[in-house]
Amino acid sequence: MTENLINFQLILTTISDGIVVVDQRGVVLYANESAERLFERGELVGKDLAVPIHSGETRQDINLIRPSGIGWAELRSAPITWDKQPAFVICVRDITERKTSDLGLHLADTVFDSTREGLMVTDSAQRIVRINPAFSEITGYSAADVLDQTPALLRSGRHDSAFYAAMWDSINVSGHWQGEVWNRRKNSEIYPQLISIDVIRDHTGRVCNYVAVLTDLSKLRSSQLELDFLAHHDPLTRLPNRLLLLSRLQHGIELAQRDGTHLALLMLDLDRFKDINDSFGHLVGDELLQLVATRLVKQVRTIDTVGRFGGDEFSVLMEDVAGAEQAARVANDIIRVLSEPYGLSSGVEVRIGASVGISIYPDNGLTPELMLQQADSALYQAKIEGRGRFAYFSESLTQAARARIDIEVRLRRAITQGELRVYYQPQVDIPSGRIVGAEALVRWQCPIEGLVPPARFITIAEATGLIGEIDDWVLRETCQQGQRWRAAGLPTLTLAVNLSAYQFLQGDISQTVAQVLRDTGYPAAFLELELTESALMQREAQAIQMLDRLKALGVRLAIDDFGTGYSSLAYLKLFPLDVLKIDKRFIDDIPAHRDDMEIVTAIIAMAHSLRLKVLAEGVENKEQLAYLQTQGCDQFQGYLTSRPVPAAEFEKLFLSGR
Ligand SMILES: Nc1nc2c(ncn2[C@@H]2O[C@@H]3COP(=O)(O)O[C@H]4[C@@H](O)[C@H](n5cnc6c(=O)[nH]c(N)nc65)O[C@@H]4COP(=O)(O)O[C@H]3[C@H]2O)c(=O)[nH]1
Repeated sequence: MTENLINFQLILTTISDGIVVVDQRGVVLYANESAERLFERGELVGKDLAVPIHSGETRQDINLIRPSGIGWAELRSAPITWDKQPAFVICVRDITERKTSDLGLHLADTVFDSTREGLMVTDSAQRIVRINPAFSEITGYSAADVLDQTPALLRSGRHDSAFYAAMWDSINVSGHWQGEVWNRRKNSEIYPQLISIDVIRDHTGRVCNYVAVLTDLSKLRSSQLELDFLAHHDPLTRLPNRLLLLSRLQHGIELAQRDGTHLALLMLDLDRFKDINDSFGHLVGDELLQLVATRLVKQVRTIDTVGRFGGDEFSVLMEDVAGAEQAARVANDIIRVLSEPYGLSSGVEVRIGASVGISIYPDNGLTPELMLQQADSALYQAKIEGRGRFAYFSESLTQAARARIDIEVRLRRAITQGELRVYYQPQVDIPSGRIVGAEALVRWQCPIEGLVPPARFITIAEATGLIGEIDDWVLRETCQQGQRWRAAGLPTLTLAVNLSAYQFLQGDISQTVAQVLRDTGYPAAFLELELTESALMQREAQAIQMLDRLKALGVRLAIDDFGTGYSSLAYLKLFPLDVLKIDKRFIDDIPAHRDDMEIVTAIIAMAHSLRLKVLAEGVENKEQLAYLQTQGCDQFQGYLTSRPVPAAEFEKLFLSGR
């Protein structure tokens, strides 16, 4: 072997590239050691490596499928002559490492650009060398704006130099810092962000870069603030909720205790809100609640807290009040402004009322819970007294509340155990002086208390829904009694029965009436149903429909207690009524008060013009009757003739009066 040949062989065995000679079919004729290491297939000579061979000189990258894993190789091949035969020499270079790091870099680039956190890389002198799109989105700065600048560009001025000094101390000592920083966007907006800074060192430990990851906290903060807000406020009106009001109440009590001042808690409930909500829908209801909230806030001082407890329940906490009277004045003003008409966006105008319950610290309650409870009881009392008014809490109110619950329990029993009675009060035709009918009035024959008048239990029955059963029973009992009288030979009397607003507006009362008339056989024309103004006013459209249905049965319809509500005579034209009953209040003052007398005269005249019969209630003396007679009033009812009496007594009265 020549020296050159020996040298070549040495070169072939020592170089790190693999050298392979293949024949034209690709079968290996020669392979050096590096090639065998690279392919990991042992002795290569005689094997087909399945590498692509081209006739010219080529260079290409191929995958190496090897037992240790997939790698990459760069192939360069050239045609040669081997043992006088055409062959190819292939130089195989392992480029797995380079390829992998190329891929890694590509991946890193993609991650860098697509991450939602802002990324900023500076060199060791803190000049910005690279940012990602999220950085621009957060800060408003483009790459051109910030390259070669220092991050001081982002400073808001909210942190002092000690803050930055501590930050750099941490970076220099531990290579890392993380914290919240207020920065300034390009549009000058200052915003909070979470910044995490890391130092990148080369293999000698020298700092070559700083990398900062920026997270914008402003959105997170605002949603956190919103969550926090919603935990303490009513979402619809944005007023404080029960939780916040109780905590302000607690705080207010502490201050009042310290300063020796008074505190008032007002609980409010909207009258007729439910009707409006039911008839116009929830959207209108919601709008109305918002309008109520606005009026309330306007009405009170800035130091007072208006809250909404849900539904149509609002509250007002008044701190440092002069005393119970000031609270009452505010309550009165609130009732007044809330009763003014509301113009809704749909063009509809609605009216509601409000009732208010008041509890005063320290006169009534000493703790928030107690004050709340007492204001609630007072509110209940206000509603019982006729709505649209306020009531204080007091010990007597508490007693009344307890008695109320007691009555409710006993009343339920009374209905099932047959303790109810119907009393009849004669209705007299004024021109002839004859009894022509009777009003049926319920009584409760209580085994403990004796005869209980309806004033003691009707409102409770209404509040609990028991009134439905009571009214049904009174109706049936009255018609049965009417039939008994007819059977006994008495002329058919007009029997008037009260229908509560509750019963009138719940379900279909006309079906019940029709059923009772069928069952008892009492002629419809002699049954008169009395409704109060407020029942008719509550849901006008529904009321008219219901009255039409009742009218179709042939019964008579009367409006009771006329003059106590808001309705005008013109309003009455809407309803198919037969009788108007003038409230006792107007009769009481005859002949003392000219005003009331004139009202009575006007009511009679106008009712007649609407072709309604007029009945005066609560006539107690002859003067009253004489006046009514001169005014052409048709009928009366009152102690002058008789108090309400049991059926047997009424019968005697009737027979004696004939
Ligand atoms: N001071 C005085 N009072 C007179 C005179 N004449 C009649 N009264 C009273 O005035 C009330 C008239 O009945 P109302 O206005 O329908 O007022 C009724 C009515 O609204 C309600 N009520 C009575 N029975 C029923 C019933 O069966 N169902 C319903 N829903 N309510 C009823 O309870 C209210 C009170 O009933 P009562 O206590 O029976 O009271 C009766 C009657 O006893 C008088 O000359 N002087």
